[in-house]
Amino acid sequence: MTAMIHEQQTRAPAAEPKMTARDVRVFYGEKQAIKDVSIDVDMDNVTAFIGPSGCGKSTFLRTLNRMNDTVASARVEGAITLDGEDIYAPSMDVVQLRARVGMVFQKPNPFPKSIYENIAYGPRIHGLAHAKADLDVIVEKSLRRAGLWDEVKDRLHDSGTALSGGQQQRLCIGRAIAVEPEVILMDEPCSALDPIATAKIEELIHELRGRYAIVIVTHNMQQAARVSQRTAFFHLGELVEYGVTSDIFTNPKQERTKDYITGRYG
Ligand SMILES: Nc1ncnc2c1ncn2[C@@H]1O[C@H](COP(=O)(O)OP(=O)(O)OP(=O)(O)O)[C@@H](O)[C@H]1O
Repeated sequence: MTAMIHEQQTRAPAAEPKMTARDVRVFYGEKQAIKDVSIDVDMDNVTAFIGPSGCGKSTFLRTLNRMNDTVASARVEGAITLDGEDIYAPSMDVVQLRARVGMVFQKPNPFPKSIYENIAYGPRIHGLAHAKADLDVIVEKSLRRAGLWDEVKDRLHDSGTALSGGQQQRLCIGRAIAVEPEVILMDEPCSALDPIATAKIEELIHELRGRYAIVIVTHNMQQAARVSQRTAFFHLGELVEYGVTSDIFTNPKQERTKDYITGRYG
């Protein structure tokens, strides 16, 4: 019975999963930050991770492209697949994985290089382009897809770091897109941006939906409601409830979810 409830709680309804996590546990040294989390994410729906500060949203997000490998004390248990393939298998090429499962961080972090180079760097090292003309095509396509082309097409050789914060974040999204990812992970991508830049990123997320599986961590419930079709509520390292975003916000099944979305704690 518990297993059945758990399944209902964590299965995204009626869509083929792109990534699956089963009984994922994450430890920092002795401290357990994630407790037996199982969840599916798919291409058709943007998935939002919400929950109070320190509940493990970022930690869990980082398990999806093995970003926690870079933290010496972190240990991940359980199973995570991408198209059915175990991403923690010893044979998995982590550099390749992080191209397939791209990541956008809280603070825009363009390379201290030109706008063009920010986009061209990844495709070049991944061997996606051999001639300059191919790279030019990828740069334009990626910047268009990131909603930035019109603003930067006349200054592609200016530094990426000279752009506004919102433009820098769209550049980082373009950089992730350039290496043809299947999944894009976003860790509070708007928290350093003003409302107008935030609205542009949210619009962009709508446009990218369906082409990539998108997972976004946000501490902003209105943002989760605006951009996602699936919401996962985390609390104290547990996935408390996962479902259709409008259900989570209007008809949560778990008491803890209800308390959080009504602002009783957070
Ligand atoms: N590198 C680390 N080393 C040790 N503990 C960590 C590390 N990163 C996170 N933690 C701990 O793991 C728990 C989950 O943190 P995490 O950052 O994943 O939560 P979060 O929900 O994303 O929080 P926030 O909304 O504040 O970013 C916290 O108790 C945090 O202190």
